[in-house]
Amino acid sequence: MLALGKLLELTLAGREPAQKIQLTADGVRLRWLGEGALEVTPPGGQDTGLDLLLSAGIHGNETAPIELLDRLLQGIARGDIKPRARILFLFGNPGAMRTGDRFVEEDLNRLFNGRHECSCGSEALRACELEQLATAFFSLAGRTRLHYDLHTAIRGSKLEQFALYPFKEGRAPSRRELARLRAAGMEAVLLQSKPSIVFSAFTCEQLNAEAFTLELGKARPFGHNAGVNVERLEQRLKQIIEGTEPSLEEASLDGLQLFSVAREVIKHSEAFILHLPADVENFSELPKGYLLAEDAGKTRWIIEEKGARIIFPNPKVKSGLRAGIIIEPASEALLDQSLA
Ligand SMILES: O=C(O)CCC(=O)N[C@@H](CCC(=O)O)C(=O)O
Ligand SMILES: [Zn+2]
Repeated sequence: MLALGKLLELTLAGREPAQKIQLTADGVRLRWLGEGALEVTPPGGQDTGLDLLLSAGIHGNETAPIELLDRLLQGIARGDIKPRARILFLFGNPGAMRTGDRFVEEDLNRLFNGRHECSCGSEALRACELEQLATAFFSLAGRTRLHYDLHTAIRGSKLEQFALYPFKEGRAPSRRELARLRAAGMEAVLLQSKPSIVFSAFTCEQLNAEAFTLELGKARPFGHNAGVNVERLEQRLKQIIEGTEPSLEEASLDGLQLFSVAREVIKHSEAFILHLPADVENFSELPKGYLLAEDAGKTRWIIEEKGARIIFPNPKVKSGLRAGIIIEPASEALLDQSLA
């Protein structure tokens, strides 16, 4: 296998490859772009016109998605997977991946869309670098742009695999993309309702990519991901990469639950208290009238929405950041119905 296929190994060791460009026997070009970053270019004449950005390790302890990208890249470097799309593989936070932590100094996934300019640590520099890599990758005109930013969650989840679909002014969520996600095993999609500072929101808002954060299960250390079943996603990604994906014309949304954001719970001070047991799972229902959280200045978060559920509850985040999202069921009528 080509040495550049071992991007994960190189990244974890903090090593630079001796050769920055390598070609497979079929003429697929692998190009190392910097720490944790590798571009794949199919041979001339094979390219279907898709630019696919696959990122993982934005949170260093979320290892199942990192292992998934490692398998795909090794498959390409061995010649087993024959790409017909341009691909950018990104391991987001190498420092945190090496220590097995969510982040080193601050949460990388709260530093995009320019937010890194207000900060100066290693993650702020990395967010700026990732924005530049993604911008250069998605700079070719007339191509289809798709980004999956792969994560696993801190808690268990009643719906194990789900996507978060960034908000973009003037654009209705694409039914076609949701059908593709359903076929890839996602059980739910959360439609965001305002701009955000996460990586997928950057590529969606600034670079016009169809972009998603995908949550694939519970975060565990390297080598302990037998409980995270990514088979359907892996299979679909191979098909997307090789240009052999079954038509999405007939694809259905059956079984895919849609949610929208009712409210984001923002922690304002160290007095913030979340009234949820530590083992409450994502998508747990919250009854009307339930006192979810309290903060300084007599702020109280009381559930008013019918069918409300909670995701990503985390009272330990820094003040000013999201400490949970209250979500509610959404209707298919919100979607752009076109399958083109
Ligand atoms: O389990 C948790 O509390 C967080 C899991 C995670 O890292 N989720 C992403 C979601 C990004 C998005 O909103 O699209 C994050 O919080 O960064
Ligand atoms: Zn994450």
